[in-house]
Amino acid sequence: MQQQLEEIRLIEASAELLYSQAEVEASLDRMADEITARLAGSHPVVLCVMVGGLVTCGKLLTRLHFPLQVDYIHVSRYQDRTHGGDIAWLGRQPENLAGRNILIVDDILDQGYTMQAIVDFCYQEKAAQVLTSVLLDKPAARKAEISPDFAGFSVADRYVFGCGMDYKSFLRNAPGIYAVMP
Ligand SMILES: O=P(O)(O)OC[C@H]1O[C@H](OP(=O)(O)OP(=O)(O)O)[C@H](O)[C@@H]1O
Ligand SMILES: Nc1nc2[nH]cnc2c(=O)[nH]1
Repeated sequence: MQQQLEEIRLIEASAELLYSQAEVEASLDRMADEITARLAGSHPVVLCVMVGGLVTCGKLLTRLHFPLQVDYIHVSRYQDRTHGGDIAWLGRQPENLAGRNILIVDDILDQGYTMQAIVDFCYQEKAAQVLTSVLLDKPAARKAEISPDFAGFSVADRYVFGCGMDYKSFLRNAPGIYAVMP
């Protein structure tokens, strides 16, 4: 553990700040306005993608001032690595999505496999409409044919952490968005 903490400390100390906490908050204000314009009146289910989507979803929720319900889905394809693998479906799966408008909220759309799988799952469950929302879009890394309906920032193809995004399961609590130095 001590060795791991030392690595985390070094990664944090050498990382490049891409977006400050203030810039993230301003971006979330804009996203919330766009989501409200599109979804207010449709009493959507906001589906938080655990674990990374936790911060983005929590911060967005208190900016959405219309009737909605909240649920979560827990999937992972990176675990403690900085490259993706197979999607692991963890824990319970959300129910009662049939006929509903769904807003999936995650931290990042990278290769896109995770979000594509969750969108497919929602439609298999007979959702009426599925929209996607991420704090970060990384279009240069995309492998699946999907783009977000709502996004905070576009980032280059670098591994990032903060605002829910981890480096080897740490640093999710960093208040800005940082890129790991190569
Ligand atoms: O677009 P993709 O290449 O599929 O990657 C995006 C996914 O990767 C991260 O999750 P991760 O698997 O690391 O799990 P976590 O949420 O627990 O960090 C992130 O939270 C997204 O859900
Ligand atoms: N923390 C983190 N998780 C990811 N999942 C997919 N891409 C990324 C990334 O750049 N950072």
